[in-house]
Amino acid sequence: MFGFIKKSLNKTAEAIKSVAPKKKITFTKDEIEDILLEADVEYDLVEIIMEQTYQEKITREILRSKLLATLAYTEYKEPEYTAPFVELIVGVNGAGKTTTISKLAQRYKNEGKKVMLGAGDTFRAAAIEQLTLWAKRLDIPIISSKQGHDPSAVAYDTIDSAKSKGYDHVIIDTAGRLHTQTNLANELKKINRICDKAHSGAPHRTLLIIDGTQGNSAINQAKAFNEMVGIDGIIITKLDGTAKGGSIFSIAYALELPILYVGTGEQPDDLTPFDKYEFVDGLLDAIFIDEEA
Ligand SMILES: Nc1nc2c(ncn2[C@@H]2O[C@H](COP(=O)(O)OP(=O)(O)OP(=O)(O)O)[C@@H](O)[C@H]2O)c(=O)[nH]1
Repeated sequence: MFGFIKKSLNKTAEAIKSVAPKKKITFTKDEIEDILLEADVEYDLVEIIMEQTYQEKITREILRSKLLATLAYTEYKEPEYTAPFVELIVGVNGAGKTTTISKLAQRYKNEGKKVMLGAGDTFRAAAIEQLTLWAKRLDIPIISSKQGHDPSAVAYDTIDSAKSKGYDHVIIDTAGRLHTQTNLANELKKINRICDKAHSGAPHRTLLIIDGTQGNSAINQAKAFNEMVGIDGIIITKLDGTAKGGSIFSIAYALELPILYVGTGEQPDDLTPFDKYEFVDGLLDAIFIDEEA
C-alpha cells in the first residue's frame, strides 16, 4: 500500500515547484506561505500556521509538526455494532460517490466480507443504473427501486435483506441533490431514522464524499452536509487528479472530522486509507531536501 498517497500528490508537487523551483533545507516564512497557498491550503489556515511559527527559518521538522497539528482530528474510532455494519454515503453529484461505493465494496470483499449495496439515490435513474453496473462487475448484490421511489424504503429493504442473509456490510447511496436543500435534508434525516428502525444503531457511520479537485471550495458544502445529517468521516476523491492536495488540511481542520480514505485513481482498488504521516511527508518531500543529501 505504501507510496500511493505520495504518488497521488504528483500534481500538487508540480504546483509547489511553480513557486519553489528548488528544494532547499530551510525556507523563509514568506516562501512557506506561498508554497502552502499554491497547494491550496486555505488562506486562514496558512495565517494560523504562520502566526504560531516564531522561527524565521522554517525547516522540514518545524513545518511537519505544524501540518500534522492541523490533522489532529483525523483519528477515527469504529463504533460498537452488531452486523451488518451499515454505511450511508452522502455528497454532491459528481463527487465520485458511485465509484467510491464500489471501491469500498471491493475493499470489504477483498477482506472476505459479504457486502450488499442499496441504490438510495432514487432521484436520478443514471445513479441507479451506474451503481447496478458496478454491483454486477464486482459480483455484489444490490437492492434498488425505480427512479422517484422512496429511498428510505430502499435503505430498509437493503438492511433487512442483508440481516436475514447474514451479510457483514451494507453500503447505501444517497441523492446528492434534490429540488431544494430542505428536501435533501429531510430525505437524509428520514433515511437515517429508517436505517435505525431496520437495524438498531444504523447507520453506523455516515461518510461524506468530497471531490478533491474542488479544493477549498468544498468546505462550505461539507459543512452543509454535516449540519443536515451529521458526518462521521470524509473520503476525498481524485487526489491523483488535483494540484489542490493541500486543501485536505483545511477541510479536516475546518470540519474537525477524520479523513478515512483518499481516492487515488479510477479503478476499484484505488482507495487508500488516509495516513496523515505519509500524506504530510509526501508533501514535505516536494519542498525540502534532506540535510544529509
Ligand atoms: N482519477 C480519479 N478519478 C476518480 C476518482 N474517483 C472517481 N473518479 C472519477 O470521477 C468521475 C465521477 O465519479 P462517479 O463515481 O461516476 O460520480 P458521479 O456518478 O458523477 O456522481 P456521484 O456518484 O453522484 O458522486 C468518474 O469518471 C470516476 O471515474 C479518483 O479517486 N481518481
